[in-house]
Amino acid sequence: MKKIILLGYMGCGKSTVARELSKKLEIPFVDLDEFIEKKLGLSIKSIFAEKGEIYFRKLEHECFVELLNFTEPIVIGLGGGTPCYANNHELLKRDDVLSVYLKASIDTLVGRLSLNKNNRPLIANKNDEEMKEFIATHLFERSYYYNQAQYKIVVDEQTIAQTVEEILAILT
Ligand SMILES: Nc1ncnc2c1ncn2[C@@H]1O[C@H](COP(=O)(O)OP(=O)(O)OP(=O)(O)O)[C@@H](O)[C@H]1O
Ligand SMILES: O=C(O)C1=C[C@@H](O)[C@@H](O)[C@H](O)C1
Ligand SMILES: [Mg+2]
Repeated sequence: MKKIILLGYMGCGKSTVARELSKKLEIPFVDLDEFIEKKLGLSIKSIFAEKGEIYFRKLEHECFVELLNFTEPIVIGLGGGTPCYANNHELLKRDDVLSVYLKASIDTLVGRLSLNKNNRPLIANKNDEEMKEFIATHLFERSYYYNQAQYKIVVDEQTIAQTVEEILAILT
């Protein structure tokens, strides 16, 4: 079985969908952000604060490659920015992976992220209005990279279960 990679902007549902998908497929789920946090013994927030974003992006690339080299099937939930740095988007096209972009609209993302932004250093200190502006610009800049995924699912009107079913349908 190919490794399954979920990608998309912060809050699009990568971790939530990946967790459910891994249960259905009975294969492990590895969240890249959590993998990095365990490796360094530091939260993503602390890595950004203490070592800076460039350091984080290099580490993120190394950890992504390390996960791709696992021999067993896994579901990988990427960080929101992973495809946009270090040519990681090229890795989404490999034959041994199935990559899926979970595409959420600006309004969906603002709605979800405003409730839970403290551990997301890029948006932690923005109010709702600033966040909307930031996400709109950021999504525009990032969409080229996200669209390098092999498949795309628009998640705005979907339940988590529906998104999981769509991915299972791609696999069959
Ligand atoms: N289809 C959905 N419908 C409603 N809420 C959802 C849906 N998918 C995810 N959520 C909610 O949106 C929030 C963000 O989801 P999640 O943490 O999985 O996103 P993420 O893409 O992993 O974000 P990050 O890149 O910051 O880790 C969670 O509170 C989750 O419960
Ligand atoms: O969108 C981003 O650039 C990020 C998303 C998160 O998953 C973390 O990887 C980190 O906060 C950076
Ligand atoms: Mg996540």
